[in-house]
Amino acid sequence: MNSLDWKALVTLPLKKVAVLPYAQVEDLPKFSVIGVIIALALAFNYGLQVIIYHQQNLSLKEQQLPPKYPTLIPWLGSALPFLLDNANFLRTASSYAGELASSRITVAGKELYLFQDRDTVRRLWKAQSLSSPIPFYVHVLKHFFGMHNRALTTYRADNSGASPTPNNNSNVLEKNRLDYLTHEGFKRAFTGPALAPTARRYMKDLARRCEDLNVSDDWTDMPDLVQFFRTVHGAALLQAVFGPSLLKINPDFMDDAWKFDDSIPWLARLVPSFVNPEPYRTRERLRNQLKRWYKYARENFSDDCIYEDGDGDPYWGSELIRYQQKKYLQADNFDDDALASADLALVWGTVGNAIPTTMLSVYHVFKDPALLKRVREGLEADFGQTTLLDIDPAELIKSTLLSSIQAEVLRLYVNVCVMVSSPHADVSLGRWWMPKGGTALVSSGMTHMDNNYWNTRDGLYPVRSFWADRFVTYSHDQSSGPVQLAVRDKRQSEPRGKDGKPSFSVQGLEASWMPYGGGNAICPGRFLAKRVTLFTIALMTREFDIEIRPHTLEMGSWKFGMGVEKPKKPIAFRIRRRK
Ligand code: HEM
Repeated sequence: MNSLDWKALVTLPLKKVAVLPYAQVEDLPKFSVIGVIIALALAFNYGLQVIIYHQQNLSLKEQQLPPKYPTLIPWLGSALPFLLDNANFLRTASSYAGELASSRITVAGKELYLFQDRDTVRRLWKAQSLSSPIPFYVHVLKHFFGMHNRALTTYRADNSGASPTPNNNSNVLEKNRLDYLTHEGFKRAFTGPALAPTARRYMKDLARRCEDLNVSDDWTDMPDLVQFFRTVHGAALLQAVFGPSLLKINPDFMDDAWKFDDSIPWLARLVPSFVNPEPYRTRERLRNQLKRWYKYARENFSDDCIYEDGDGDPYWGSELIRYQQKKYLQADNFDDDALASADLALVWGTVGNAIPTTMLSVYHVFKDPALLKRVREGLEADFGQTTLLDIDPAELIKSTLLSSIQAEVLRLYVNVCVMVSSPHADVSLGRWWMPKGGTALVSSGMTHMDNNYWNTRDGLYPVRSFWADRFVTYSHDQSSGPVQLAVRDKRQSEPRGKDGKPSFSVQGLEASWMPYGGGNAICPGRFLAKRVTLFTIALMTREFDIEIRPHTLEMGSWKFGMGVEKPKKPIAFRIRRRK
């Protein structure tokens, strides 16, 4: 096209445009003119999208695609705010007229459904056709945990689903059904017969580590509660799943695991190693330590080392790890290198959220002397002089007050974005639907802070504050319980404590309280997490006095919806053994 043609096509119509009344369009360089045209086209397109967005939100028709969230730049869509200001962006894109809502966003050419309104989320968790978003798993295994491409091709090819019976049309070999094999292992380990022995191993090891602490009945100053829990409680939990050998032959493993946890936001943002090499170095160190451990465990393990509990052993640590060694290494393209990435993911899943939420539960108990007194008196009433290790975790988790404290900490601090997809069928969600192949994201952080939902005792305990009793229901007090009276689900029966005692329940809150995600892919470690937190509160309050030094707790905001944020500043405290 020559320059004359350009003028004919581009500049002449622009002369009539009112926004440039005084501009001599011919005088402008060609690129400016093209720029103006593009800007106007984008602005027009944006305006149109805004109108349609409002129309769709106000429409009462059922079974619609969720409204498309307006964006200025077509392919890029909301990529920049999504990556750079994730929490705020999600909050804006999934609310409408002050209420949680659902929408559709575009991020670098990929369409994502954001489901946040309670009715839709409730239906979403029940949808049977939803399955693991394999492309998302592949992304995470590659970019967070460094799995090599050969093993990822086996993952990508797995269209057989997570159920024991493979999906119709799938001809993936049994040994390559990674989705199913992975979930089956987790289910057995954390929700089946291995739950009790794993919880017991945590209790025993934590008690031993606390016994060994260099703390007397005189006060000892400590610089940071986070660091204290990471070192002592983190190691106990890791050891409950992975056994003592991993830490014995790799004394820096725990430290590196927490450095890795701090690095996750960099990896999530795909910041390359030449910009920030440290996350990649830490990850490599951890993967190498895992491979060294495999070698050691293979040389030393035999079946007769398995503990009496039928699950643990001193080398591999648990049936889950022995199972993964067998199953993963049979799959095509898997080797120790790939396995080390899968195990790193499990290390992170095991301690990454359970330890910070346990620390925060203990923190809130010790910070409030009246609450500490109630916790100690409650434990005394329930277990009297029973020694700590004789406490049955299945009984401990029935404690209403302790359960409420943990649930409230999870509500207040856990911010996770859960991904689900439906590769084989459309999903009907009442007002909205998600077409086959769609991927959806649900964020816990937003529903956890919904001012219109949680009971605040008329503003006395705002949603952004910790209230130990938020999840406690007193049968004689209509205004108690986690949910505001006006929005309670009338079909849901109120939890009732025995003999008029207060009670705890999260039944009916699935679409609002979701620290563990929901539906088929809900966190398999949630039962273990509750045992870990409640036992730790029991141990710390029985054995120690802790005084938190005056400070203001401020959490970071960098973790990108991947769990609990780290406090911005160290939490100094002093500790002594109780006489
Ligand atoms: C307070 C503590 C915890 C929180 C808030 C938490 C949260 C979550 C969330 C949100 C997911 C993703 C669910 C989804 O994609 O729908 C998840 C997955 C997972 N969690 Fe947890 N978790 C916790 C503790 C644990 C513990 C203690 C373990 C293991 C001992 C564990 C093991 C896992 C595993 C293996 C997965 C992956 C499951 C899968 O791929 O299907 N979690 N967790």
